[in-house]
Amino acid sequence: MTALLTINQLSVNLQDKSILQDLQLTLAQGDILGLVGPSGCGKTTLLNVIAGFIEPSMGFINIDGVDIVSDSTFIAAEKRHVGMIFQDYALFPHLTVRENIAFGIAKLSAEQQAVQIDNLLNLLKLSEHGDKYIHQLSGGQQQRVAIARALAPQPKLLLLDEPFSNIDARLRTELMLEIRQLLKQFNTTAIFVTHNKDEVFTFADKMALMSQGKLLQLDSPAMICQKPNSWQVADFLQLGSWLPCRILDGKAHSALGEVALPKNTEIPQANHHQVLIKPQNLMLVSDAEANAYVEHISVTEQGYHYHLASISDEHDLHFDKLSFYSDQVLAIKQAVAIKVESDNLLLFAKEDIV
Ligand SMILES: Nc1ncnc2c1ncn2[C@@H]1O[C@H](COP(=O)(O)OP(=O)(O)OP(=O)(O)O)[C@@H](O)[C@H]1O
Repeated sequence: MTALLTINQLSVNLQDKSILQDLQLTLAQGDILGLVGPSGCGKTTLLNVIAGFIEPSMGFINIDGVDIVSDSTFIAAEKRHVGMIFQDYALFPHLTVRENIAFGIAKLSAEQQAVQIDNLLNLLKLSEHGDKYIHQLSGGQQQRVAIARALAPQPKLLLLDEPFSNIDARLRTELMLEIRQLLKQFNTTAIFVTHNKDEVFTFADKMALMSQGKLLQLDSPAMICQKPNSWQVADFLQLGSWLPCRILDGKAHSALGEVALPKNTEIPQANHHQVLIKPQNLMLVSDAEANAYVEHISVTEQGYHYHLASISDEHDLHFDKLSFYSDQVLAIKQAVAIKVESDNLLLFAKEDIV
């Protein structure tokens, strides 16, 4: 499969501050990438660099075989064939829906414009709204106009910065699936920024996780959730909670007893280690000595959600936010005996959570 987008060794400094560092990324034609990461990690900056609004201090960007950024090249934003949809859509309030969509295809004849606009209005279920002004539309309809306007010039790459954050939660999934289908129909390659990992599952084929200007992992969302490559990835995606452990003779000892690790588990070089525990890995046992107590309780669709803290006074094994769901009613401070029920746990180095 040929790459539609290739980014290599991309670094960005803004006002003497390093914002992106040595980033590499490749997308095939038609890939939809969900870009996630903590606030301020550089997601919007990356979109702006790809779109051509920010000049990187170093690096290479190639779109569909054309170098748009290299040592000797910097192609201007309007010549990159990249469409961008901003969080607030940035639609023109003084223009109608049709006029907004026509904005990027002014070079076409009036007839060609009309055909293309009719086609997009039809695909985006906006046919009845072509002559309306933006303020006469709902948030979801405005979102569709923004998509239509961005798609009209047939960009090679579409960038969307938190496109769904202003949409009513009930409509969001429906709209995301509709737009995904549309992008697939056009075979458009797209990168969208979100704070919501569930949106990545609904909308994207791939997920990239950034932290502090670096790309930590890029893969299918399922693979990242199955095999996060660092504790930062697992922690940001809230894939479970953390059980500190001590590694002795290849075995993990925790405040809940010995924990089985899969055969051939690599032990990361670190002073301290921790195991990623999914709530379903924990079981209440009735005939054992208490090893934890209930620190916090909330009620959720999956039953009571408890945060458990360790009873052990061994400092390096202490935990206080082990997530556990149960239908059983427990009281705050109640002591419980908990067992780890899995032989397929992931082991990570333990660092301060940033
Ligand atoms: N023009 C600028 N000059 C200097 N620093 C900037 C500029 N634009 C962004 N930054 C800084 O770059 C860093 C990354 O910002 P960016 O907006 O790319 O992050 P983000 O991951 O999109 O954040 P959020 O999720 O909160 O939108 C932040 O520390 C921000 O303060």
